[in-house]
Amino acid sequence: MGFSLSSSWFLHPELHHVVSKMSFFDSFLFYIVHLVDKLGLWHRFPVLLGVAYLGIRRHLHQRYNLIHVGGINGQGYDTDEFSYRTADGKCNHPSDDSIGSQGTFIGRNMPPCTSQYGILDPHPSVVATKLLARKRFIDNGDQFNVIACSWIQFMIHDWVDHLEDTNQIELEAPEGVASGCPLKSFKFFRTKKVLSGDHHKSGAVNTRTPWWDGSVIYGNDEAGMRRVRVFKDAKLRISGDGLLERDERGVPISGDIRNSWSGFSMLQALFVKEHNSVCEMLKERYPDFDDEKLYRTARLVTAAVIAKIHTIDWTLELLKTDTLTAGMRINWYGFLGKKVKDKIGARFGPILSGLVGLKKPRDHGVPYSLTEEFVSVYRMHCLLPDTLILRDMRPENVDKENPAIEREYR
Ligand code: HEM
Repeated sequence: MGFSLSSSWFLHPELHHVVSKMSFFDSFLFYIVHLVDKLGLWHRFPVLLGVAYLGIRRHLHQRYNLIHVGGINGQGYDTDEFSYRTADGKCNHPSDDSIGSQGTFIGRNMPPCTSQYGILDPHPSVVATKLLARKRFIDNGDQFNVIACSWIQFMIHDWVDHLEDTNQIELEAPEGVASGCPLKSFKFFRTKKVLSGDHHKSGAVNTRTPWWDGSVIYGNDEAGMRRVRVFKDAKLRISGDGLLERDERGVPISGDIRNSWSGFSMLQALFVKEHNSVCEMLKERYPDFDDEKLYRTARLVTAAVIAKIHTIDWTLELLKTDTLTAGMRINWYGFLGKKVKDKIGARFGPILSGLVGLKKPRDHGVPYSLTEEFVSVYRMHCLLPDTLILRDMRPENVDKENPAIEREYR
């Protein structure tokens, strides 16, 4: 259907079949963005042109790069009954109760690789050494410090984790790759292949709820939710020193505690406190709300605060350009801007009033899930510094200019 500029210097051969499926107009748009990408230009565009470029990318992405994996096996339900975040993410999409729940398939933006070398092309050691390895830690703390690194892990643990097989496997790194690394082999659990019952044959499932529902502090299922709740005044468990409570084995008690460390745990404690103070505020205003109603309302508020911080604070720091600032604010408030949205709400659809607060989900004909590619780009382990320095910040000890170092973790 689409028109073709087939020379391979311009278009990688693997992209030909993608373009050939596009409408004439869309393939024209594709060639424009592809040219801009080849020239490395978009971030130098004036803001409006840059926003138009991002808009075209999003249009193509929504039309050609949302690939559902697995069937839709849920049922309809009474949406009025479930106007809150459920423990396992069920009943949060009006057309089907299972969409976005724990244990659903992770989608895709591209079909699985068709190369005869499978995941060995490009070879993982090339990816590890050329793409992912950090040659030198560049401290750009003014823009993007270790708290920002903790934040993105905090978000990942709200959204997505591949279910793993129980057999541990060990990979020995080739000599050239392992030479600079104290570990000569890597042990890990392989992603579990689950039969998908569709033309993909198999896929991976998400052990977390992919909704932006604060499951990182609230848990991903009924048991997780019960573990963190006090069941009085809708509060979540937090210890007297303002940090997370720990169980008898010393393991922190929170919604998701996998790969925990101080930066991540600190954000969990902070948002438990946020939830608890929202509960207090709501209880004062609505004294007849019971524990359950208070909990549900406070969770909606806290999850929305988390989503807002990520969209129009964190992401703007990460991708610090005027075009990104405009793009992310348009996502949230629409072209009409914050003042108009604050006054009249999300009345004029996603472009004018932003994506937040729409009456119906816009999932472009594909049931909502996060995707394999989304997870890959968020494997931002190289944001972690080699050494974490803990300083003594107790008021009586603080040397404000240079607080004493308590411990260093390597
Ligand atoms: C001390 C901190 C961290 C530790 C110990 C840690 C450890 C791990 C481990 C063991 C896995 C699973 C093994 C694997 O699939 O490779 C994993 C997966 C992952 N980590 Fe981290 N990580 C940390 C920080 C971060 C940070 C800062 C990010 C930034 C976004 C991040 C993003 C991810 C992602 C996206 C995955 C894949 C999840 C999936 O399989 O669906 N991690 N991490």
